[in-house]
Parts: sequence; C-alpha cells; structure tokens
Amino acid sequence: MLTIGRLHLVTDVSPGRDVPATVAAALAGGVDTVQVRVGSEISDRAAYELAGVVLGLCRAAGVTCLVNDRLHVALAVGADGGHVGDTDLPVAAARAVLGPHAVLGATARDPESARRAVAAGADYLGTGPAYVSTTKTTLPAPIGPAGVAAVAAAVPVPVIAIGGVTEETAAALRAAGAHGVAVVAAICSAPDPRDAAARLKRAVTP
Ligand SMILES: Cc1ncc(COP(=O)(O)OP(=O)(O)O)c(N)n1
Ligand SMILES: Cc1nc(C(=O)O)sc1CCOP(=O)(O)O
Ligand SMILES: [Mg+2]
Repeated sequence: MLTIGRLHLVTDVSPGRDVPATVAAALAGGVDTVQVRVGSEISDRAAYELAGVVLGLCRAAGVTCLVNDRLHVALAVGADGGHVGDTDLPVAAARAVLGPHAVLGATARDPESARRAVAAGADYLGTGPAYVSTTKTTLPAPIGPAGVAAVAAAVPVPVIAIGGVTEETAAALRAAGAHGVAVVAAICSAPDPRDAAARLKRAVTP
C-alpha cells in the first residue's frame, strides 16, 4: 500500500515554466509526492502528456504521483491517484472513478468537512490555506497552524497543510499536527529548487 508523503510538490501552472525540470530537481531534493496541477486553459491532451512525463520521473524516483482535478487523466496515464476539492467531483464519486486502491486526496478547510471527506473515501486531506498564498489568490482567509490543528484532530487520516508554506513555517505546521506540507512557490519559485526541496524535507521529517 502506498504511504502518504510528507513533502508534496504541486506543479506550477504559471505559463513558461519548465515543469519537468522543476519536478526532476525537486525529486532529487527529496519531494516524496508530486501532484500534477494544470490551469483550466490547458487541454486534456496537454495535461495527459505532461502527467505522463511527470509520472515517468516519479516512477524512476519511487515517488507517488497524483493528478489534480482531472481524474480521467490520472486513470489514463496510470498515476497513483488524484486530488479533488469543492468544485471538483464529490469525494465519493472520485473514489468510485479511481477505484478502491488509488490514493485519493480531498481539500477540507474545517473539521466538519474533513470528517465528511474521510467518510466519503479520502485517504488524506489537503488543509489550508495555512498562510497567504502568492500562487492561488482566490482563497479564503488563512487558517494558520490553529486551523490545521483543528482539522488534524478531527480525522484519523494524514493532513497535508497547503498555502504559503515555507521552510520557516513547515515545522510549526508539523507541530500543529500536520502529517506534511504541500507547496508550489517554495520550490518552483526558488532559485535552486533541489536545495529548497531538501530544506523543506528536513523541516517536515520527524
Ligand atoms: C494537497 C492539496 N491540498 C489542497 C489542494 C486544493 O485543491 P482544490 O481546492 O481542488 O483547488 P485546486 O488545486 O484544484 O485549484 C490541492 N490541490 N492539493
Ligand atoms: C493549489 C492551492 N490550494 C490551496 C488551498 O488552500 O486549497 S493553496 C494552493 C496553492 C499553494 O501554492 P503555494 O505553496 O505557492 O502557496
Ligand atoms: Mg480542484
């Protein structure tokens, strides 16, 4: 059975990024889960092709590869699973699509929605925004370590803190009960993504 990693890289949707190069560097630095996330303007064909390349890098590194939102792409490339949020397929439907053995993550921002997501079949929860995110600007107010702690205390599955997480804040989120963290900018916008991933990995490793 796949375990849920402690350092998730969510790929950057900004135009002009060399996603495979960043993923390769992040894997070398110790990222243990990669979630392929593309913008809504990206075609299914392009998403499929990118996911296939990222999956190949993850397989070579022995790392879990998930696809955000587009579960048909996850299935088509043979990824390990997917991640859904409030505007995506409901968790139970996502579980039905992916099957019983895939890794399924769901976004939950409070204890009640966290309990519902787990009851519906989520293996882990993405919880946030922990802090202000420069990557996704359409988010509710940050919930901070206290909000992450409330969700983590409510469910028996790993909780992954997301949103504005940095090397400096990762340890506080772990101390609050997060199993791990998911980041975009802290790795993808770093001058040295491999070094940034290695530092984050140290911060989330018990
Ligand atoms: C680990 C993790 N947590 C939360 C999210 C956010 O998912 P969602 O709310 O569906 O928003 P989009 O990422 O689809 O814009 C995530 N992707 N990963
Ligand atoms: C895709 C996403 N979802 C979030 C949520 O809170 O649901 S925060 C986020 C973006 C995370 O990027 P960064 O590490 O650069 O803040
Ligand atoms: Mg989504």
